[in-house]
Amino acid sequence: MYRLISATPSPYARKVRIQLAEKCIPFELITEVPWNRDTETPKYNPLEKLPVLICDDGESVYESRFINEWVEFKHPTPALMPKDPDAVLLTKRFEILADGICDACVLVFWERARAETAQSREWTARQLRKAAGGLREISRMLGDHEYCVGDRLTLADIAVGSCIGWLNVRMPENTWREDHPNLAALQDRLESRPSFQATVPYAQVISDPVV
Ligand SMILES: N[C@@H](CCC(=O)N[C@@H](CS(=O)(=O)O)C(=O)NCC(=O)O)C(=O)O
Repeated sequence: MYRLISATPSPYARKVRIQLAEKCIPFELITEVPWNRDTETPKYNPLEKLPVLICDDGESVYESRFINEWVEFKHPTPALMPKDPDAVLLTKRFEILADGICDACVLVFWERARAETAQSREWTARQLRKAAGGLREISRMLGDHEYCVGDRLTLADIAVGSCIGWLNVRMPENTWREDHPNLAALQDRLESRPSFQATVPYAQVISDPVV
């Protein structure tokens, strides 16, 4: 059985958890705090980041977009990546934007973890500008469609849903729901799916110093 190293708030890990659930692939969830000294993550990923999917033969797969692609190759049904090349490229564009928003907001999270006097307002503003720009572009691309790509759930919806669901946890002050009603409607549809209901993110306790 697969094992998945995950963390309770992780939007990246949630993408894999949702994908495995949508495909009814059983796995053992290993919940970690990758910054704590007792983390197992570095044993399976030299980059020391989760999620990591660990196979029965010991092979470890890391980097969430790669894990998603790997799972699509190994377990193609139900397909969460379209067949049409242009639709595949559009799906990947949504994934890149969603992950990029998370990346920028993770940097803000850690900047805010520093002493007030050590925080850079310019750096934080730059990351928030990237997140706002990414959300604006995702909203523009989604328009009034039911799904991000085509007429069914894909990895694009899973990436966007995991990203904006994480914003609720890590940046509750973010006004993305008011700014982008079409994203709010997409999120409400996605969060009604059992795969999303089973993977709602929540904050973790980081006991060891990080910054
Ligand atoms: N690009 C990576 C990002 C993964 C990532 O940043 N994971 C965090 C945990 S979380 O932010 O997803 O909760 C991590 O392991 N960080 C540890 C570290 O950066 O050393 C992916 O998509 O898998």
